[in-house]
Amino acid sequence: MEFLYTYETLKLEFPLVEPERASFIILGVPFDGTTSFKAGARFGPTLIRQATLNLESYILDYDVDIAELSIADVGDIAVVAGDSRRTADRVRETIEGIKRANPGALPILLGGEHSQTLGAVEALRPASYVVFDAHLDLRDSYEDNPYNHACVARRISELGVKEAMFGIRSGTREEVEFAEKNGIRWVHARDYSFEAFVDIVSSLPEPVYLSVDIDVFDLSVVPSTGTPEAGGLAFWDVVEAIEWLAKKKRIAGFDIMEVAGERLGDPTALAAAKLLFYFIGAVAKFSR
Ligand SMILES: N=C(N)NCCCCNCCCN
Ligand SMILES: [Mn+2]
Ligand SMILES: [Mn+2]
Repeated sequence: MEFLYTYETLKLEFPLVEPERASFIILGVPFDGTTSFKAGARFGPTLIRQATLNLESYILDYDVDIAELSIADVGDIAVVAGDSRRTADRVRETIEGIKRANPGALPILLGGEHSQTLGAVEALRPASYVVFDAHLDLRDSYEDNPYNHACVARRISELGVKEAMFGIRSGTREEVEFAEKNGIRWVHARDYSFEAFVDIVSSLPEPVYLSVDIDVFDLSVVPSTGTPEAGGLAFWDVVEAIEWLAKKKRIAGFDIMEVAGERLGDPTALAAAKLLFYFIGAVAKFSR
């Protein structure tokens, strides 16, 4: 299956299937044109794929070997340099094409900066958006661009999608007021608990799009990301939430965003690769 805007990249190590037959379809978007502090997320998709080469495909605590699952990788989006909206259009068109060819597939987007999640949500039209992030991402515009990575949750809210955010520890007063006014639930990182997550997400309509901005983890775990913040969540906090979602909600799509880095084996990419394997394994093991 060919798409207008994708090109072949480094592949995952284990056998992959054709996208038409896959349960999970991976797509990278190497775009970091609006990152505001540290660039490098353009290398995220390749760094994450490289980091998977370090990992066992067998997930011990699930007794699931993801090498035995039906996974496709359609490569990376050919980005429009400096244009986050047009690149997100390409993400949208590619995921729409994936769903036309294989309606049952679960698309997984590897970023690249968070602005590109908008393209995936526009394509999949979930009822709810659940995001783990250090940042509210509810700015109406940032650095004169309404499609800046700091605005993605605002644009998604404007689509009428219900939103819930966890691990938050950065934002502006205007963003907090917007969230309050628009019924957007968010939990500060210092108040996060699995119980708080379940309490909020239980009532969200399905299907759910799950987005993980890698900066939700503490900067000691993920130093290579565009806007790192101290005081983040632990890796297993997010895995536990993913397992609950896989058991209780239909998941429309998933992404891991804002992974930057310069070198093979970057800790941020390693954390992202492990999370990718746990997501795929949890859906395979627990989903209804
Ligand atoms: N969603 C995000 N990653 N937001 C980051 C926005 C920019 C925060 N720096 C503001 C610095 C002011 N001195
Ligand atoms: Mn963030
Ligand atoms: Mn974000």
